[in-house]
Amino acid sequence: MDKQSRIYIAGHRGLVGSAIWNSLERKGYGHLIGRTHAELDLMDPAAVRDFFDRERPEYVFLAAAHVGGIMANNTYRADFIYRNLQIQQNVIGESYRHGIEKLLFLGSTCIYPKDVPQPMREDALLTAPLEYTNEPYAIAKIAGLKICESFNLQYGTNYIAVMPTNLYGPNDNFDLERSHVLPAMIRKIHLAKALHENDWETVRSDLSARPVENIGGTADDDTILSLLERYGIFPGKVELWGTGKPLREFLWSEDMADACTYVMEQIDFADLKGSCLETRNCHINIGTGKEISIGNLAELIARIIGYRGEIAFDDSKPDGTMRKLTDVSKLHGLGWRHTVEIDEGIRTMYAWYTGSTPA
Ligand SMILES: NC(=O)C1=CN([C@@H]2O[C@H](COP(=O)(O)OP(=O)(O)OC[C@H]3O[C@@H](n4cnc5c(N)ncnc54)[C@H](OP(=O)(O)O)[C@@H]3O)[C@@H](O)[C@H]2O)C=CC1
Ligand SMILES: C[C@H]1O[C@H](OP(=O)(O)OP(=O)(O)OC[C@H]2O[C@@H](n3cnc4c(=O)[nH]c(N)nc43)[C@H](O)[C@@H]2O)[C@@H](O)[C@@H](O)C1=O
Repeated sequence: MDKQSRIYIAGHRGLVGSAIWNSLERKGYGHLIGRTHAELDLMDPAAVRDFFDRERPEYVFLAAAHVGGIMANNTYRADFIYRNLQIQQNVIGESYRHGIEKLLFLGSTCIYPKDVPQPMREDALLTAPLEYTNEPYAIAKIAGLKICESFNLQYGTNYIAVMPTNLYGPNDNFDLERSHVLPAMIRKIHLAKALHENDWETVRSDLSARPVENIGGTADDDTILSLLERYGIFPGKVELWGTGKPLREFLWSEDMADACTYVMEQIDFADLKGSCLETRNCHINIGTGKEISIGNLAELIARIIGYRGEIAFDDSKPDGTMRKLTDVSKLHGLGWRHTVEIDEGIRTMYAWYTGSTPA
């Protein structure tokens, strides 16, 4: 990529897309292209074709997707497979039709089987059944990485598929039901603490910024209390999902963006082709190689927020996969490593969430 290349970041307002945009801007790339969901629905093939015809991007970061945590994946199963297949199909198809220079596709480490040797190596793909809570989403992501690999092998394109671990950072989704665990825990613990301290100003300002079930900060106390109770948030008690025993790995979104720009700038499919043909896997894992239990994550977040109330787990909610640790040796071999550790990331994220630092 040179500094005047036309670079399209699909999903540039999302968690990862916004971090990629900022990272490219900081590096001096001057011709970034973004469209919000309202401006361009990537599900619409004619609109995507028209957009590519007009903007003629040379490089594409495909960070737009239908995304959510365990409950969203498990509940809205049709949306997760159908929308993701359609978005990928449209964006990768038009990228090919326009002969773009290079594309980066973002998958997820949920592509690996549920019971796979840990840490999960790239060649563990398709060796056993998937975790059922996110199977539809994982199948769409597997299709995405195989579309990239297949176009590269048949048509000589330069499409790289990266598989990130669980991500978190500014512009994350803090929905109490549909989000991923880390932003969900930050918000739930923040609210349980505020309720415990009778700090209604904090509770109301949280709901004004992010209404829940259309209930904002102007609702009366009883309405707010019964609303939050439905999500396991009580004065001085928070009820989280599952057993607290699953292990997860978390990567700061700005590290993820840095890895994406690194791969786009430094790695070509030609560099991966040899090992790819040998192992039949061309994608690259992106993670830290470090894990923490959900129970310990809750305690860490509580410590950072200064919450001293009760933390309980509701085992009627799904745990999902019990362990999902990324083997990052391929990534390290390519010359990239993460820089932000989990405690620093949570501190920065909480400061961002409460508005004490700018995004
Ligand atoms: N967050 C995580 O922990 C992980 C994410 N990933 C992957 O990383 C990528 C980025 O995820 P993340 O940044 O977290 O997700 P976000 O939900 O934060 O961002 C996704 C973006 O895509 C946009 N989008 C969704 N559907 C459409 C559509 N039909 N047309 C146009 N835009 C659309 C969204 O807009 P809007 O919100 O307006 O719909 C949003 O801006 C995804 O491929 C995801 O699967 C992989 C592993 C972990
Ligand atoms: C990125 C990744 O994200 C998803 O997989 P996941 O890692 O299972 O998702 P998660 O972040 O929602 O949960 C992680 C763990 O945390 C527990 N947990 C506790 N309390 C809350 C809670 O309050 N909210 C949520 N969401 N989880 C909670 C929860 O029960 C689970 O054990 C898929 O989209 C998958 O496809 C994917 O790619």
